[in-house]
Amino acid sequence: MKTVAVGTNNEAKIAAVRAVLSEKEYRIVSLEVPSGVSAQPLSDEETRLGAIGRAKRALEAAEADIGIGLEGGVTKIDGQWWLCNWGALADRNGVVVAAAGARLALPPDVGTGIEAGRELGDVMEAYTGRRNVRRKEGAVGVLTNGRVDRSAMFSHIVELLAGQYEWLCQNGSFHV
Ligand SMILES: O=P(O)(O)OP(=O)(O)OP(=O)(O)OC[C@H]1O[C@@H](n2cnc3c(O)ncnc32)[C@H](O)[C@@H]1O
Repeated sequence: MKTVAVGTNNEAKIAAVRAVLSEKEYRIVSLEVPSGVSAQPLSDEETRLGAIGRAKRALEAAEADIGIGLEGGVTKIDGQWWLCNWGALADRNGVVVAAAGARLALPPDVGTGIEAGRELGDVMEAYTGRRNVRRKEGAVGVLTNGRVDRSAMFSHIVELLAGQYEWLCQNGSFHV
């Protein structure tokens, strides 16, 4: 049985991996690892790098067969802040795949908090009056009126990673 290490202790991210990868096939462990980027990634590029950093560090730290990193960030498009989400999967042969998930426009008040240097999780707590948004529904859950929570959003990314990885294992690999 292969061991999959998820580089976080955030329940919403761990639940996303558990929803996609069967525990009959994989032993899933989680551990907090540094992303190697800032606590609040401020671009798609930085968020993607954070996901890759977490995947590689989780792989190494847990001596796993596969490492998965999931990273939330924000990115500015045409002067407006958007939520962005990335994931990466790394294996012991040096294969790395990455995928992006949902992007959503953030309300102007939330963008103002980001501009002031605050982390999105803290801004969302103040904005909603709810606690632990980052570990529960996420900004995506709040802004989609509960239709797509953070775990469901990340599970789509994990499906993209697992599917790409399977395809590459069958058809030859390339690196991101
Ligand atoms: O425990 P880890 O895995 O670090 O999870 P995190 O939610 O704290 O950290 P991320 O690196 O995924 O996100 C970077 C920052 O952006 C915030 N963030 C990202 N996506 C979010 C979302 O959908 N809802 C609330 N906060 C979010 C998060 O709280 C962090 O402050």
